[in-house]
Amino acid sequence: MKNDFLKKVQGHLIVSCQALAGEPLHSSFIMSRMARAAKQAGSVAIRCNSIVDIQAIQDETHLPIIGLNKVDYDDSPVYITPTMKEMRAVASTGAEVVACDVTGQKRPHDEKLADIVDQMRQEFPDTLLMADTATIENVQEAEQLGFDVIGTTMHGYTPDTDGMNVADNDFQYLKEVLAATSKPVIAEGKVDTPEKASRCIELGCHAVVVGGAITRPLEIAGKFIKAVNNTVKA
Ligand SMILES: CC(=O)N[C@H](C=O)[C@@H](O)[C@H](O)[C@H](O)COP(=O)(O)O
Repeated sequence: MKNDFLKKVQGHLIVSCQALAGEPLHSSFIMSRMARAAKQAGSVAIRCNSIVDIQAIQDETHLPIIGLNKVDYDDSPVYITPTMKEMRAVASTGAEVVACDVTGQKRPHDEKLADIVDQMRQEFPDTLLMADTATIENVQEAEQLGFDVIGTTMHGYTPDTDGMNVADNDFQYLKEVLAATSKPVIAEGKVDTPEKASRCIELGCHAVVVGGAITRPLEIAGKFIKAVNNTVKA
């Protein structure tokens, strides 16, 4: 039986707490405190990257987790939980959901997504699988492969969708995703204001993930600095 993550997050905000190596807040301790702040504010779940961050955030918050493991391989552009090895490691933390790339691009070692899904179902039958998609074709593939939840995470981050934004034209792309699938949709990627997050729920998303606009101070401060520096004094 699958876990009750979907019931817990329905209609709610999920905060993504991530800082890669090279980012100012790269630290499992700091991410666990970010997650504590998110929980205090009312976040019902946390999305996070890497085994150590997942464990630190579980210990700190006891909230349901969408876990992923970003790893770069030389032979593939896919980096969000790209192979069975990372899928297994994330699921082994007890994360309720494992998220992985579903962009139709070649995976490392030519692993096939269908094989990964089959293997995950055998080894972790109560773990949900979230598809981080970029296009409607990806959404259809995810549904066909039996993913439990569809994310818009990669829209704007693949060669086909470079520069696109899920919020453009009052979330036109998100509306198309919702029309293309009967699976629960989690809006994710560049949702950077409370109004946009609210609109995702209004349009019919199951939940919405917000990351950088809450947990990446470099990004947040940069917006303020740019606005102030571009201001001409009256
Ligand atoms: C494309 C990619 O690698 N996205 C990652 C996926 O987990 C994260 O870096 C994002 O922060 C996350 O998707 C939330 O999005 P935003 O930070 O824009 O609210």
